[in-house]
Amino acid sequence: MENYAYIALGSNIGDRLRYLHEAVEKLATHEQISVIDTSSIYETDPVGYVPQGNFLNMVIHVQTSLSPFALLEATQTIEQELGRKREIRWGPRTLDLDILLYNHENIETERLTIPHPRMTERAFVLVPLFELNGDIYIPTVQRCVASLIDELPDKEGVRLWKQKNGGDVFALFES
Ligand SMILES: Nc1ncnc2c1ncn2[C@@H]1O[C@H](COP(=O)(O)OP(=O)(O)OP(=O)(O)O)[C@@H](O)[C@H]1O
Ligand SMILES: Nc1nc2c(c(=O)[nH]1)N=C(CO)CN2
Repeated sequence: MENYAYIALGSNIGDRLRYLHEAVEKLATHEQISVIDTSSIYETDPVGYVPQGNFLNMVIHVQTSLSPFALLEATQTIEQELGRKREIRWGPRTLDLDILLYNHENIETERLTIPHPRMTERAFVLVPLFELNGDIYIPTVQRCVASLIDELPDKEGVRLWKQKNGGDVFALFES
């Protein structure tokens, strides 16, 4: 598994923690994906389409032998399996999986853009990503995560919900 990717997870409908947990479990049990780190879980004010419930958000770091497009297929399959319906753009969803970064690649196609085009302005992505590694460099804006986060106006909309304790990926989801 020679490739590294960061994936953002979000949920704001139903049992939000369970959706995140099941998504991480499905990724971790995929033959060609290994979950190597997870951020804490954050409760975040909705951004974009506002009359909707708060999200739980987190970011995970994975190693994979899948190509970027095959990884997108895998994440979309998991979204479907966990009941995702696309109705309103930026609206409520049981589970959203966004591929933030894949190695240091720049990909711009209709189906897939990497780095994720909106990640650099989203506190709900950058705060958990910073927890994993503030030195990550985003080639499209030529900035690292730590410096992007300094200038974010809406960090107070992102609050620690469940702190990561230790290295066990699944300890986060134990009540
Ligand atoms: N890096 C990426 N990660 C996930 N999906 C992507 C990415 N780049 C492009 N896409 C495309 O975006 C399409 C719409 O995704 P989705 O419905 O999850 O958007 P959204 O979550 O409402 O908005 P946003 O993309 O702003 O998070 C997907 O069908 C996918 O093909
Ligand atoms: N707080 C928060 N707001 C959002 C989120 C999200 O994951 N968290 N996802 C969106 C669509 O991708 C739109 N708005």
